[in-house]
Amino acid sequence: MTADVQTPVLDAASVSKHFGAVIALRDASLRVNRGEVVALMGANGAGKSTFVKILTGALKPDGGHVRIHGREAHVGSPAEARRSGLVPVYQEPSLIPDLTVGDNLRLCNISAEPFQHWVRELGIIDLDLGETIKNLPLATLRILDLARAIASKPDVLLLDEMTAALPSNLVERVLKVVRQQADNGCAIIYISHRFAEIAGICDRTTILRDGATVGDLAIVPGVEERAVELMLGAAISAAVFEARETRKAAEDKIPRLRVRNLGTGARLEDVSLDLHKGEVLGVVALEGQGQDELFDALSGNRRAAKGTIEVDGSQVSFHHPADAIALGIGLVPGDRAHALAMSRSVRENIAIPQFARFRKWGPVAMGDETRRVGPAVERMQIDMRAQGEVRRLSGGNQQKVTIARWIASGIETLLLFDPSRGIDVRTKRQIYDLVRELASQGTSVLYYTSELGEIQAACDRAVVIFNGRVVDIISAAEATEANLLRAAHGLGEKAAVHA
Ligand SMILES: Nc1ncnc2c1ncn2[C@@H]1O[C@H](COP(=O)(O)OP(=O)(O)OP(=O)(O)O)[C@@H](O)[C@H]1O
Repeated sequence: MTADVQTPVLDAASVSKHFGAVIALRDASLRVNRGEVVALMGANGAGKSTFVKILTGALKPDGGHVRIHGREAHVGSPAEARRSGLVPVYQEPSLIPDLTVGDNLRLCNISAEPFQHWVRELGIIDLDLGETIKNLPLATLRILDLARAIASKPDVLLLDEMTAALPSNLVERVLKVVRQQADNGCAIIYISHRFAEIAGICDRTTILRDGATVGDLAIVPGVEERAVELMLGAAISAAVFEARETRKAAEDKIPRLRVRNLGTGARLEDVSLDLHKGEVLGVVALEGQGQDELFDALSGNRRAAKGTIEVDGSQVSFHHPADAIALGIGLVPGDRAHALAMSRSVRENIAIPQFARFRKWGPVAMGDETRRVGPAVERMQIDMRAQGEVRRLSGGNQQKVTIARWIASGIETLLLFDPSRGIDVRTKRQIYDLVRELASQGTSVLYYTSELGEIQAACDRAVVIFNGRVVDIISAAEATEANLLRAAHGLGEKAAVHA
């Protein structure tokens, strides 16, 4: 897989960037050759996205050099970057929500034919170019962004957390296509927190810590521990690999949440499940099997067309998310852009649901708010250097805010939709520990994840949904990736199951 000695397609050295008092990059360097996939790794807030934005002209650096094909380059704008062959796919979709897919293509001069070819190659077969972007799920938008980037025939493709919002079947397709692109001569910079993917398709990894490049390693067996050591510093990394103790949640007669034959009319056909007090119930499904609709219905974001929801034995119906919140049910959605007030502070964002929840019972004392927000920030180790506005936080830190919000409000039922999306290895471990701790204190957690390995790390058991129905229930002990994948493809033994 390794490329010959040659002039790198892209060679960036000593790049620096600050935002006011925040130093995002101090001394970042990176080079990539034709035909190479280089993983850019680093903990949340290390500066990866800032680096990619500088390389693709979306941000201006304070210092450093960038050479493209050996020549000094000043990439002044995204359009200039594209002309030089550098094409990014950023963490958040960059399609205009109110326009159709076709209109978005026309805006950036991409022909429909190669785009549609790549959309199909990437695993989406039924895309309608007339569909409005805002009606499409996040996973589809990320695939469209990637297909658009590949269709423009880049020399360097920069992928920021490309697979983070994708279910496992689409991840497989993306990895295959990305590796093929490299084998055909494209140079690829691949930002990810997922070691398995990096081991599968990358040749090298460049590691950033606190805004500086601290290592460049070939991807060989056993490199993972060294990479974590470089990312986090030797002392912290040891804790990341500790196995968790499995605890069994008590199964009470009246579950915290009882769902029977729930359907929304679109994708979610007929789901029944019980979520007990102190239980972490995983949800596993391939793309578009009804999991988005299930979480929407349980959080009051979507009306159910059929079936029932009971909370602590009483039947409920949700007309608005506030109805669910008032009953102690909080959602961490997959798309954090929808969950956060981007121009508000971290503190305000964390305090928002408390006001929504307690408003009915009277005013909230500000002292109470401060007392709850502080520990939640600390518990999630949120990087508060850029606390003025949430939009200024790194992607991983934004995700932590969406979780911290519910910790602060002491919610009884937590609906987590892919909570570790874009989260670094240390924080992932913190999330699993946190989920276990909340469960041991009686919180019930419904946990959808696109990373199948997380089921054993965090859950007591998992329901597998296929074609809008529960097709299997698998205990944590049995929930190997192979078993989960088999069931998620509808290859389990049970046809329809009540969890
Ligand atoms: N526009 C901005 N204003 C102020 N600070 C910013 C801005 N953009 C980024 N930062 C800060 O720069 C640092 C690096 O952020 P960056 O998004 O590059 O990290 P990252 O490595 O991509 O993290 P993650 O894995 O969480 O996405 C963080 O402390 C972040 O809060």
